[in-house]
Amino acid sequence: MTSDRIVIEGLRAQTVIGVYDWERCLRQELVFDLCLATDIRPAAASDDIGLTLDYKTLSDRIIEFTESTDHQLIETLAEQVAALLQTEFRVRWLSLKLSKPGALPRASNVAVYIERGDPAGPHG
Ligand SMILES: Nc1nc2c(c(=O)[nH]1)N=C([C@H](O)[C@@H](O)CO)CN2
Repeated sequence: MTSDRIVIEGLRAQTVIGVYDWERCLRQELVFDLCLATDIRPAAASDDIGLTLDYKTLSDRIIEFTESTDHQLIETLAEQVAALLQTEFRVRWLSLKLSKPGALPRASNVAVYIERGDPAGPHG
């Protein structure tokens, strides 16, 4: 086990999200901050993108998925994206912060923050 992480900050996507009627007919910006456990040593030793989490492929997939969804709560989307990362990319542990910066006029941001998976798993 290592404490290695790949970090993606400020990943933006636009989608339909919200509980109010006026939110059902427009797209709003969401922002992802991700921290993904992975052992970077095999990739570092070989300089091979195939032996690490490709943050470009992963980011493109998150944006594609998010922009295809239509939920009321940011909680729902956060759980779905975390599950996608665990199943499609075999991420054994992750933290995910999903922000909806336009949600509250008197706040600069609102967000949910979750951690999923096993930080002490065998392949991290
Ligand atoms: N815990 C949550 N509270 C609220 C959410 C949410 O997704 N999770 N959403 C809203 C509205 O959609 C809000 O973003 C509109 O400004 C309210 N509370």
